[in-house]
Amino acid sequence: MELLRYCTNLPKVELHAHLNGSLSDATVLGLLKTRTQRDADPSLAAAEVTIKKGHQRTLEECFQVFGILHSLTDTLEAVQTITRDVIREFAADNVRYLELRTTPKHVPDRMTKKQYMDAVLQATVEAMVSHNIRVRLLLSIDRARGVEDAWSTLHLAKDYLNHTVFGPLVCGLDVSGNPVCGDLQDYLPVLQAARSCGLKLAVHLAEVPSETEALAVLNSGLVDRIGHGTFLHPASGGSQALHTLLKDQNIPLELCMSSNVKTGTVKTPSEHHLGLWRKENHPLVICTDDKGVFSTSLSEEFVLCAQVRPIRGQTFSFCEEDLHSLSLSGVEAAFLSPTDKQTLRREVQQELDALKGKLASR
Ligand SMILES: CNc1ncnc2c1ncn2[C@@H]1O[C@H](COP(=O)(O)O)[C@@H](O)[C@H]1O
Ligand SMILES: [Zn+2]
Repeated sequence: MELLRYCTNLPKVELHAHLNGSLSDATVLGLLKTRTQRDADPSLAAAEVTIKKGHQRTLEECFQVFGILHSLTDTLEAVQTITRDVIREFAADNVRYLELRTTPKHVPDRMTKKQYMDAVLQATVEAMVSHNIRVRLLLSIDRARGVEDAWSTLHLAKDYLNHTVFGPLVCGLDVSGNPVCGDLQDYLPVLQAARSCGLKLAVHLAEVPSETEALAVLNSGLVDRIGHGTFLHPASGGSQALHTLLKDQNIPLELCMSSNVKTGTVKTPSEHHLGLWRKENHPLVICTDDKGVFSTSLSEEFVLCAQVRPIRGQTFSFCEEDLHSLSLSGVEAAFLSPTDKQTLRREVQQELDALKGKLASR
């Protein structure tokens, strides 16, 4: 069986996907159409938001693209549409469990942060009824927006915990945003408060070199999962101290190969830190980050990782069993209760068993 088809058929778990970065071309075109009817703004019609295969766009340029996408999703109707579309697309890629993250937005005269999140959550409930997928939400703190904004996002997340319908869907907080803006150390009190009320924490860390900040965050002992962690391993620009802290706490890494290679923080797939951590059997999960902006899918990320040519003693070369364990490591790192995790593990394992042996003719 051809590798992409095999990876598409695998039941998968996606733990690192930003809602507005995950919009497909079809969704963006639909939004542009609505917007052109409303505003007749030709500059938006020319906006190219995806980075096709082989192309690059610096992180800085990516953040300009997020600005364009946000200007297209500034109504509650658009927010519901994108949530439904993104969940449907992940389900079509055989993602069985999705943790979607998004930054609650206040748009003057249009929506409050609560209305934005209500729209995302309502659309999520509806999409789960229509598709074979479980979804949980992380509220994102944008490190470029300051600590006040982060506190208000935490309060919003806390309020949801008592909500009968939406409460069970909100599982934690994400910290993301332009990594050269702000200092994560300033956000530690917010993260401490989040942990005390039972919210899980996924933090973008060392997406660019940032030793002091990464040391402080890892020393806090607050982080449940790390996004990217590109400059943590001593062989990829990190340090022994960072390595020790990560290993001691056994914190799973959310790895997003296309995102890192296309933004140039990692030069080539062969040099990706995935190989270094895999060699040490460190828990890791393959993720898309922004499947729309980086024109990828979780299945394509699996293929990319499986096809990497190893260098510097790194361990890539995935066999069928390795691909299965990638799906299962997603289950283990999920922010689910032990009972829900057990159910998901059983379901994913059953599907994997049914697929066994089919890669033989690859
Ligand atoms: C490429 N690497 C990245 N590094 C850091 N933050 C990123 C990111 N990719 C996306 N985001 C964060 O997610 C937001 C878009 O989705 P939402 O509006 O929240 O749904 C971006 O504005 C940024 O804050
Ligand atoms: Zn991310």
